[in-house]
Amino acid sequence: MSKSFKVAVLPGDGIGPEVMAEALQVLDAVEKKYAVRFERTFANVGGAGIDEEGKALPQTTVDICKGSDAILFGSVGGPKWESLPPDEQPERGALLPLRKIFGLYANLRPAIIFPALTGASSLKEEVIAGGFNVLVVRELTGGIYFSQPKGIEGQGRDRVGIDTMRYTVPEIERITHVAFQAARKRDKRVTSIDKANVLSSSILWREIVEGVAKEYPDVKLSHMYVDNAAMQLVRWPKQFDVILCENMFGDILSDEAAMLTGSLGMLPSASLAQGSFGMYEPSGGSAPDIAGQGIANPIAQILSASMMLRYSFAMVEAADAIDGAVEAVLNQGLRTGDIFQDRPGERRVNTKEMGEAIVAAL
Ligand SMILES: NC(=O)C1=CN([C@@H]2O[C@H](COP(=O)(O)OP(=O)(O)OC[C@H]3O[C@@H](n4cnc5c(N)ncnc54)[C@H](O)[C@@H]3O)[C@@H](O)[C@H]2O)C=CC1
Ligand SMILES: CC(C)CC(=O)C(=O)O
Ligand SMILES: [Mg+2]
Repeated sequence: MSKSFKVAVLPGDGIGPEVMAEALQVLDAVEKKYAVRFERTFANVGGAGIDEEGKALPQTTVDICKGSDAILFGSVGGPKWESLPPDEQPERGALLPLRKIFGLYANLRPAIIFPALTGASSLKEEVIAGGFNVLVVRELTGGIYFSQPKGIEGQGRDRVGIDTMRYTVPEIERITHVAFQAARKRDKRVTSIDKANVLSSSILWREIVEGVAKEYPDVKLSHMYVDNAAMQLVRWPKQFDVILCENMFGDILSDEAAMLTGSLGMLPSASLAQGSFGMYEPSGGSAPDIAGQGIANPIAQILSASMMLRYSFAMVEAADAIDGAVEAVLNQGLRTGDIFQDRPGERRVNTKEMGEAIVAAL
């Protein structure tokens, strides 16, 4: 009998539905190649939730996710919904609550440079020669995006905007374990990012990370302030193996790491809870500047689906096959606009053509 997994499909806004369509074609191909079925239930989220059901995160969507083995998420947000009260907007009203409700505290963002794309990286070729492979492990349910107090208080010019950066010992411990366990399967190096020269939450972060590190004597730990890390990432990214950071630092550094690989459209992510449940989404957003044109890069969404197979469904062979198909298509010279350099052998393609080529390679 073939295996079956329930997947909640939340395409969202902007380029979300466009790139999701291609990831779903890839899942179709995986079903044909392997004895597996992905039972997909579509649900509204973000601006689509507001437009269709009056809420960024409708209860029906939460229930569909609760009844699933994993969530495949596109992206949310855009100018259309920016004038709504902050807590009703797609990002604060849907994405952050989803992460909290499902306890998705560990966000893995692998920034890998494909050999065919060294020319598309924002770094000089000599800096990335031989490629690099960095894993950003970002804490996803704590820190300044979630802690209270938060909000805008007062009236007129007396208003104060408040955000709080707060981390508890267990929150730091569990994400540190994720980083060290990941490092054990890689080059056994963790760089913990903080701002311990200024922030109290970072002083605690550094102390707790040091304590957890003692359980992993085979992994080398170093610390780096976030401002220096932002610089070192573009200066010499190969010095990093696993980068461990709190929520906001990881948000910023992972976008930076994405650009080293060629484009934000290349960077997938897995947001994991305890156990096998996870939400899988591109690291980038809804890209309103190119939405509706059919030109977005679907690779981040397709590689996110691959991470879903790897982390939630233990389908390592199928995940490797998807990653291999992406690499093969890049080696053939196919490029969406964001990674197109007009070099010999490159062919500019749209979202659909890129998705079809990856399916064919699979
Ligand atoms: N997980 C999510 O749903 C996220 C949502 N957002 C939201 O998305 C909206 C737009 O935010 P921005 O700051 O513009 O960030 P963005 O990540 O949407 O776009 C930044 C730049 O990267 C490009 N880009 C992103 N993904 C691409 C892809 N697959 N192919 C080709 N190019 C791609 C865009 O065209 C744009 O030039 C906002 O409402 C923001 O809050 C932002 C980040 C994450
Ligand atoms: C709403 C934001 C925190 C989304 C984002 O930028 C991200 O998760 O990378
Ligand atoms: Mg981000």
